[in-house]
Amino acid sequence: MTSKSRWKFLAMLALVLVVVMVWYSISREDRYIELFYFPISEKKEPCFQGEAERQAAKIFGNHSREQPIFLQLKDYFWVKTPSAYELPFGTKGSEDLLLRVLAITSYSVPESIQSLQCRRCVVVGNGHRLRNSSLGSIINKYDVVIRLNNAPVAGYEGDVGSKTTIRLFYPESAHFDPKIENNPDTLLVLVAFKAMDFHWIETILSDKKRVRKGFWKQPPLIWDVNPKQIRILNPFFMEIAADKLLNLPIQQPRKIKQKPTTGLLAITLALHLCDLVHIAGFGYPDAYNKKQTIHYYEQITLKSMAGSGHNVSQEAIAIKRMLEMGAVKNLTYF
Ligand SMILES: CC(=O)N[C@H]1[C@H]([C@H](O)[C@H](O)CO)O[C@](OP(=O)(O)OC[C@H]2O[C@@H](n3ccc(N)nc3=O)[C@H](O)[C@@H]2O)(C(=O)O)C[C@@H]1O
Ligand SMILES: CC(=O)N[C@@H]1[C@@H](O)[C@H](O[C@@H]2O[C@H](CO)[C@H](O)[C@H](O)[C@H]2O)[C@@H](CO)O[C@H]1O
Repeated sequence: MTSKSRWKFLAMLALVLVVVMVWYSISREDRYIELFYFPISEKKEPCFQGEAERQAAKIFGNHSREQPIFLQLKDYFWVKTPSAYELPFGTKGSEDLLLRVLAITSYSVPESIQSLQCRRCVVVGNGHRLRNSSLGSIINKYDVVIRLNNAPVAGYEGDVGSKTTIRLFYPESAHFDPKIENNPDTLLVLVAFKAMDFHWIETILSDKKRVRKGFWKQPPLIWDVNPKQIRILNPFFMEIAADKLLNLPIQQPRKIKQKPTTGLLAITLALHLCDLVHIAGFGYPDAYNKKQTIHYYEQITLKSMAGSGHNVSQEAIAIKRMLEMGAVKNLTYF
């Protein structure tokens, strides 16, 4: 081999090596991103007051910060706030039932959150990516830990932590034993999708005759909670999550009911309540991945979500956009 062709051969070899390295790093993209997004575990992330508000204004508009997080009796009893939309995007048509619920529940944001100079929040999605993540102690360090539905903590503390400041739920997603999966001061925030959801919470809290019909899955008939822990989420957040993040029509024909997932709703809420918003446990498998289990706590697949009215690929785009603009940061990979 002449020295010229030897150099050519070496250059080719180097090129092949580079191509292989690039391919390897792309094929292991999840790991790369995981490292990229992982926080420094020992230090608390610096928190800048008003940062999430600035980011939220870019996505949802400035005015959205004026909205109360929880519905208040005075807005329905004295003022009679009109709502343009029906549940789950507004309260139109459900005012009477709502009024009865607001009369027996509170709306305040607890002093422990109000008094914070800077609110560090983490929204814990129910995704399988939390399994074996060892993120528990990191999650517990946030001022506000938001959880969803009946996602358990008991037995999963190492991966998901044990602190729950806020839990969003609806009757069909309420854990049958709320005491074991929450802390005594956890705010249990009802996300109402239909008038019956208000009726359910009223019958539970006032110990009235339970109604079994009108739910797509039997909710608890006995639910051991302190009424002081209950809040009603302002449906405004559902409206803007649908409109600004997913571009969904807010007034839909009765049969097609497309809506954001509770997790996307929780991120929307966090961007309004907090100064710093991190997320963990978000992200679904690809549609062709029919065997991959979706939760960190049970063996079910994407098939279980057929007929749910969610567009998970559209939601992934919305979450990626928020990650890219720095509105939220991810503790797991995405
Ligand atoms: C059968 C069914 O209706 N499943 C729905 C379940 C179910 O009702 C509850 O778990 C209660 O059993 O609830 C949902 O969601 P689910 O309770 O599964 O998860 C809560 C939120 O975590 C995010 N998530 C979850 C799994 C995953 N692999 N990636 C994720 O990003 C999502 O943002 C999700 O919202 C819901 O309320 O949104 C959406 C699901 O469609
Ligand atoms: C009209 C009606 O009740 N539709 C039900 C959907 O609301 C429900 O979706 C579920 O509705 C919930 C609200 O009640 C949440 O949005 C949840 O994310 C979503 O999956 C599916 C579940 O399989 O069953 C249909 O019959």
